[in-house]
This record gives sequence, structure tokens and C-alpha cells, in this order.
Amino acid sequence: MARRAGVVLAERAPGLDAVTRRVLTALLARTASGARLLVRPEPVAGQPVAFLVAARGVFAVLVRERVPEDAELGQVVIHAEQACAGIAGPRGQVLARSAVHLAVVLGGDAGPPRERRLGWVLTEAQVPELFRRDAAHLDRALVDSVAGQLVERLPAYLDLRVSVPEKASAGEGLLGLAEVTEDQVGAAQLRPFESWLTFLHPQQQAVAVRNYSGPARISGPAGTGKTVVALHRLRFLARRSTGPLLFTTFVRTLPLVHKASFARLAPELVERVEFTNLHAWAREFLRARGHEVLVRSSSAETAFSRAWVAHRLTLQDIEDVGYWRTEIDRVIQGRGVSSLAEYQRTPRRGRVRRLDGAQRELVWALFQSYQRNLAERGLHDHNDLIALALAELRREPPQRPYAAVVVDEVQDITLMGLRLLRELAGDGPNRLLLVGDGQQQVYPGGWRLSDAGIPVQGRGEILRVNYRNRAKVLGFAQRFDATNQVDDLDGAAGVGLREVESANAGGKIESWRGPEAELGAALRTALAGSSVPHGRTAVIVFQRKDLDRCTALLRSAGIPLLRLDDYLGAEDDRVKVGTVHRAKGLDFQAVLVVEFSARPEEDEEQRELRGRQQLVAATRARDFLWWGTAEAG
Ligand SMILES: Nc1ncnc2c1ncn2[C@@H]1O[C@H](COP(=O)(O)OP(=O)(O)OP(=O)(O)O)[C@@H](O)[C@H]1O
Repeated sequence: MARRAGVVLAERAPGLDAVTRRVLTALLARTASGARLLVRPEPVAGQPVAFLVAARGVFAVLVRERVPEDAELGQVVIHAEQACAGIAGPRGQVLARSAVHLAVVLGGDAGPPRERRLGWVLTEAQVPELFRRDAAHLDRALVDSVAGQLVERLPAYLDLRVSVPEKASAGEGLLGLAEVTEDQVGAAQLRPFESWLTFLHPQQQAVAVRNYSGPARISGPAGTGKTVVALHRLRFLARRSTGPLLFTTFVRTLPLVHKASFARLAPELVERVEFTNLHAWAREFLRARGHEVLVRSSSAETAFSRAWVAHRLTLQDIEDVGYWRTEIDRVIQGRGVSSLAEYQRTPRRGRVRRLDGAQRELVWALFQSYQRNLAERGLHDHNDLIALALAELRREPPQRPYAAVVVDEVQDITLMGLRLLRELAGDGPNRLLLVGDGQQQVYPGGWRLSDAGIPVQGRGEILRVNYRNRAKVLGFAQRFDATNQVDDLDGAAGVGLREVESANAGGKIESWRGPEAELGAALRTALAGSSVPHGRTAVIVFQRKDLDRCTALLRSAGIPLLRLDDYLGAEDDRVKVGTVHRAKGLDFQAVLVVEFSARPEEDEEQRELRGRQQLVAATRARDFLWWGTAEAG
């Protein structure tokens, strides 16, 4: 195949230098197994010598002896992005600007790559990397469709191909066959085809590359691609800046799952971006500044329980212990309230029960006693981590500021967390991006971005097309959209799940209701009857204790499990199982939701919170949603 490719190139592009011809020969040989190559026979400065469209994406190719200066690379990137702008994909989408990669192939005995900001830098021996099948973004039909559109736009480039001859000579035939087989084996091992890596809705694309003069916010209901846009935008920002970038959320495991996605989208940039949850970031930052902060959840719980014993008599008739734990966690500490007088004036957004002055005094006394108990043992809790990091940051800003900070699932971060992020990112253009959906808030206690001094007027975007859930799944989930007004995270009206447009038809829903004793059998039947592999299926519950019950049932049925607490996005054969708090931000091809019907009486706030949690659980399913309700007794 290589020989044929060499002949074709010599005939059609005789003016290429020897190194370029050698590299392009290797690329052209791959067109026999489905890739496409457009070659510029007379290379021009500032433009790629070829465009390669392969399963891994679209590459603008440069062949050089050493890595060119950034100015030239930047010019090539812009040329390539312009050439590809508006290329149509499936379902009304367009080729994402960030799906166009630059590949600089270093011919001869080039030293190690110097800089990878603007593209991939490969030696000749590394060229097969461009064809790795475990990272496929495009199937064959899409490769042809994209290449066909590029051919129309680039008349100066030749559309060159070689094909596997029907009666190949021994050597060539074997090579061709080996490549074809490699493609087929690779295809069988692929993750489900992930079109978001390459194609965006025109509105998603616009948001991914817009220039914002200050902090910006992306909101929109579940499954509208907020995280997808955030990742594409990270790539866009990383290419146009130097220095580190930060992607963070409240949930511990989520940043690592998204890091794996980003590595598929922008392998050349993954080292530039730090993916970490906010508490881990704060702990590391304090450690680097010489402050070891001891946080142990179990000790904090003990400190709180001791405080509760002392104040129970005054507070338990108003609300139960969990309510007051949340009041301290999300309102007092979460908002950084530092005195009783301030607490008396504090708006308690998201909390339905009103508290008068005398009641607030009682809560404050409980809080103080909790603080004393922690201090006596030299301990801190998670909220202290954020407060201490904020104070340290204000005392001395970081030596190497982040070029950009992206915050996902922002609705569950506390007000203090937001202040920390604002301080960290600063106010400059494109430095802070907040992504979230008020409708999916699974912890009570709210804020407006303006409370944290984050102005986003004119820089708020709302996404409205749901790409995740097939129509039937979406229809089922919409029943949980009971809130009449959805907050856009800044006090104005947002968009609810009922208002989204669905991008995917079909889907399957099953529901089950029965005695708890039969839940194990019902789960087994649902799993056995589902055509979705176990590894792409999740079981979601609402509380920790329900998790233990379901885990035990599934284990006793011999079903291999992985807790969502330990799930980092890697593919395997185990059913994922976890609470809705851990399932946030994720999705699975099939989801089995288990609810236990026996619940203590709920007030309005708890009912609303439960509705939001149900909405989050249901919208995690892409194709198949099973909803089980187990009745006590
Ligand atoms: N442009 C796109 N093309 C194809 N699929 C897409 C696109 N955008 C999003 N998706 C699909 O929708 C899923 C949901 O996207 P994403 O997680 O970004 O949504 P989200 O708005 O952050 O959701 P949630 O708020 O529920 O966590 C993705 O995993 C992807 O499969």
C-alpha cells in the first residue's frame, strides 16, 4: 500500500520535498482503510500541506524539521479553522471548531517536541497515533461526509486515495488486510460513538468560542450539553493562552471523569488543565502555603453530635437534627456568616421555614458550640477549608494565576466557594466560566451570582436542546419539573426541563412497583431483560442507606458492581451504583432508579428537593430508564 501511495504522490504532487513526501505517503496509505487525505501539491506558508480526515478527527498537517514558531502555527490553526467553519454534521450540528486539530510531523531526526500548545507534535514514527481506534470521533460515513465538504471548500487541495487492490501482490495485500482488520477489531472495542467530540449545535459552538469581557455563565436544563460546551471552551481558551487552566466542581469524582473526556477531545492540552474538586484544590493550595489543615468528616460529625446533645431540647421541636446540620453547613458557614448580628440579617434562600430572631439565636448557639468542639481538638470541617483558602488567597494572590477557571455543577457550590473562585479567577476577559442548572440543585441553601460579586449581565447563555435523553426518557423525566419558576442562577427566569427541545427520538421506559422483598428479583429481571451491557448501566438511589440495601441485593445476585464513589469514567463490565449526589453530571446508556416509598413526612422544602433529585436521577439515562418503587412491609 505504501508503494502505491508513493507512486500516486509522485505523480500528482511531484513538487513536494522528500521528507514531506515520505510523511504524506504514510498518511495516504491509510486511505485504503477509510481515512481521507487532501494534499496541497505546492505548499504555501501559513497553510497546512494536507488535511487528514480519520476516525480520530480532522487534522491540518504540517511537515517540518523542527517545530515552527507560534506565530506561524497560529496562522495555520486559523486557516484550518476557517476552512472547516460551518461543515455540517448529523442532526443539524456543525463541526466544532475545537475538533480541528493541528498535527506537526517532524521529519528526520528531530529532537523532542518543544511546545504543544497549538497542536500535536509527532515524529514520523508516531504518525500511527493519528489513527488510533480507541479514541474514535468519527465513523466512516462521517469521515466521508466531512472530507466531501472539505474538498468543495479547498479547490487548491487534491483529494488523493489509494484502495486495496482486488488481487493484491502478497506484500501489499497483507499490509492492506492488516490495516483493515485493525480497523474492524478497533471498531468493536470502541466506546459508543461520541459525536459531541466533533459536532456541536450551532448555539453550543457559538458559546464555546465567544469572547466574554468578564465572568460568563452557561445554564440550561439537564442534558443540553453544558459540560460538553465547557470542555470545548477549555480547549479554545487553552489554545489562546499560556499558563495553567482549572476545571473544578463540588463533586469529588466528577473532575476526573471529565478529564478523561477532555483527554479524548484535546490530548495535546490535557497537561495544561488541572481537573480537581474545589475542596481538594483548597487543601492543596493551603498545603503549598505551609498550612496543613486537618479535615476528617467523622470527627466533624462527632463534634456536631456533641453540640446537638447540648442544644437538642431547644431546637428539636422546631425541626429535626438534619435540618439544623444543613442550616449551619449551607447557610451559616456556606455563606460565610461571621456573627449573630449578621445571621439575623442573612437571607436564607432555598429554606422554606422562616426563623424569627429568637430562633436564629438558638441556632447560633448550636453553631458556636460545634465550633468550640472542633477547636478543642484542633480540627476543621470542609467549609473551613474553603474559608481558610479564601483568606489566604486574599492575603497573597497565586504566583502563577490561572488563564481561566471553569466551574461545572456550580449550583451546588456554596456562596463561600463562589467567592473563592471569583478571587482565584479575577475579573478579566474569559477568565471565569460558571456552568450549572438551578433545577438540579441537590443541596438546599441558595445564592445569586451577584451575592458573590460575580457580574454576568449580558454574559449569560442558556442552552435549550437536550442531546442526552431519548425522547421517551425525556418525557418521563419532565414529570419531575414541578417548579414553576426556574432560576437562571442569578435571580432571573431560567428555562426548565419541560421547555427543552429533544434531539433524539425513541428510548424505552419501564416502571415497577412492589413489596421491598421482591425488589432484588425485579432488579435482576430488569438487568437480564435489558439489551444494554452491564458496564453502561447504573443503579441510582436517593440515600446512603438505600445504597447499602441495593448493593447487598445486587451482590447476592452475583452482579459485579462498582460504586460511583470509585468511578472515574473508565469503561468496564460492572454495573455502576450510587446515590443521586454522586450521579450528578454523569450519564449512562441505561439507568435503574430505585425509590423506597416509606418516607418520614415531608415539608415543602423537602418535597421540592426530592423533586429535583428525581429529575437528576431520571435525566442520567440515555436510552433506557427503569423506575422502581419499593413499598415497605
Ligand atoms: N453537540 C452534541 N452532539 C452530540 N451529543 C451531545 C452534544 N452535546 C451533548 N451531547 C450528549 O449529551 C450528553 C449530555 O451532555 P452534558 O453532560 O454536557 O450535558 P449537561 O447539560 O452538562 O447535563 P447535566 O446538567 O444533566 O449534567 C453528553 O454526554 C453527550 O452524549
